[in-house]
Amino acid sequence: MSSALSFSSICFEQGCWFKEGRKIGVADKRAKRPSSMSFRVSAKSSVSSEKDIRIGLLGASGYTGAEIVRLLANHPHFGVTLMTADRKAGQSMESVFPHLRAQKLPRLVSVKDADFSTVDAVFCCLPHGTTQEIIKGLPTALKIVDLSADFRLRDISEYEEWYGQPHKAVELQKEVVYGLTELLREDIKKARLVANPGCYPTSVQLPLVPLIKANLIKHKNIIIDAKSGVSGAGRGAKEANLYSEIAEGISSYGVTRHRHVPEIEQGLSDVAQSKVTVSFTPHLMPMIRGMQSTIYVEMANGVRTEDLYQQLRTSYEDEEFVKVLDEGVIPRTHNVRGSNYCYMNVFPDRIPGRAIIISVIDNLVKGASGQALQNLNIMLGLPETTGLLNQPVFP
Ligand SMILES: NC(=O)C1=CN([C@@H]2O[C@H](COP(=O)(O)OP(=O)(O)OC[C@H]3O[C@@H](n4cnc5c(N)ncnc54)[C@H](OP(=O)(O)O)[C@@H]3O)[C@@H](O)[C@H]2O)C=CC1
Ligand SMILES: CC(=O)N[C@@H](CCC(=O)OP(=O)(O)O)C(=O)O
Repeated sequence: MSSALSFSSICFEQGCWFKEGRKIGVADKRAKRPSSMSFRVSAKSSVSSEKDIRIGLLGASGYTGAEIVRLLANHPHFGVTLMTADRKAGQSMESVFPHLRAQKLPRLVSVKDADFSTVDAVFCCLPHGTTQEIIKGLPTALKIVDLSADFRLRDISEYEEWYGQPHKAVELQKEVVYGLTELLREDIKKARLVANPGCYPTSVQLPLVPLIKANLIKHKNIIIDAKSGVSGAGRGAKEANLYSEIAEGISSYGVTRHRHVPEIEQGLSDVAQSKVTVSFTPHLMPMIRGMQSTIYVEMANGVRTEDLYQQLRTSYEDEEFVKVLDEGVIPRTHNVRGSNYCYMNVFPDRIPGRAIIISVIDNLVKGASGQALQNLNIMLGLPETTGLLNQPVFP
C-alpha cells in the first residue's frame, strides 16, 4: 500500500484501488510513475475521472470554484466529478467559464441534485450563511474544506453577532480546524472539516502570528490598512462592484465593523493567550485580483525592526509559499498574482518603536482556492505543494 495515497477509506494494494474493502479501480498500466497512477472510477458518476481522488466542488460557478478547477488542471490526483451551481445549474462549466474549456468537467447541478456517493472530498465555495446547513447534510466520510466564513469563528455567539444570523451547525463547529496552513499544519493533518481562512485574515495573520508568539510586538495599537481586488466580492452582480463604481478610485468599506475583525482577533489572541485587538479598514481597489495589508505595530520594549525581520525569516525559511523578501524590498501584488505565494517584509517607521509590515497575496489563490487545495493535500497525506507550484503571472 502506498502511504502517500492511502487516506480515509481508500487504499492502493497490488495494483488495485480499494474503497471500504471494495475494488473500485485498477492502476493504468500506461502510467509511467507509480506516484501518478491513473484509473477510471467504476462508481457511477457524471464524468469518469482519469485521476484517483474524486473531488466535489460546491459553488463551482463562482470565482473561487473556477480557480480551484484551474489549479486542479496541474494536480495529478484530484479529478472533479461533481460540480454544483445555483442560478447556473444545468449549464456546462465551459459556458460559464470558457477559459476552462480544455478540461473534461461534469455539468453543473444544483446542490439538491448532487450525488455525493461520486466523491471522496469536497471544496465548499458557497456564500456564508448558506454553508452550515449544506455541510451538515454531507456524508461524514467526506473530507471537506469550506472556503466560506461559516465555520471560522469558534465562538457561536460571536458568529451570530458578526454575521447577523443563527449558527445552524453548532455540533459540527466543535470539530472544525482553522486552515491557516503554515501555522496550523499539524491540526490540519488530522482534520475532517477545515474552515479555510478569509483572504484578509490570511494576509494579516501570516506576518503577525510569529511576531506575537515571539513576544516581539505589543498587543494593542495594531493598525491594519488593507486593500483588495474586486474579485474578493465574488461574481454575483452588485451595484457597488460595477466598473463605473470601481475604476479610477478607491473606496473604503466595512469601516470600524468588517466581519474579518473577529477572525483576525481570534487568531492573534490564541497565540497571545490574551485578548488582542486591531483597527482594521479594508479598501476596494481598481484591480481584479490581489490583496495588500499594510500593518503598523508597536514593538515590545528593546526590540528593533531587525528582530522582527529575523523572526519572520526564521519562521518561514522552510516554507514554499511564504517568502520574507530581502531587506528593503517592497512586496507588490503584481509579484504574487495567480500564485499561492505570500510575500512580506518589515520596515522601520520614522517614529521610534514602531514598525511597518507589508504583506501581499492573491485573494483568490493564497486567500482562498490555493490555500484550500494546500489544506486538502495535507488532509489526504499528499505533498502540500501538489498542483500549486505554478509561478505568478506578471504583468
Ligand atoms: N472571492 C474571494 O476572493 C474569496 C472568497 N471567499 C469565500 O468563498 C466563498 C465563495 O466565494 P466566490 O467564489 O468569490 O463567490 P461567487 O459569488 O463568485 O460564487 C458563489 C457560488 O455559490 C453558488 N451559490 C450562491 N448562492 C447559493 C445558494 N443559496 N445555494 C447554493 N449555491 C449558491 C453560486 O452559484 P450561481 O453562480 O450559479 O448562482 C456560485 O457557484 C464565499 O463564502 C466567499 O466569501 C473566501 C476568500 C476569498
Ligand atoms: C472585496 C471584498 O468584498 N472582499 C470580501 C472578502 C472576501 C473573503 O475573504 O470573504 P469571506 O470572509 O466571506 O470568505 C469582503 O470584504 O467581504
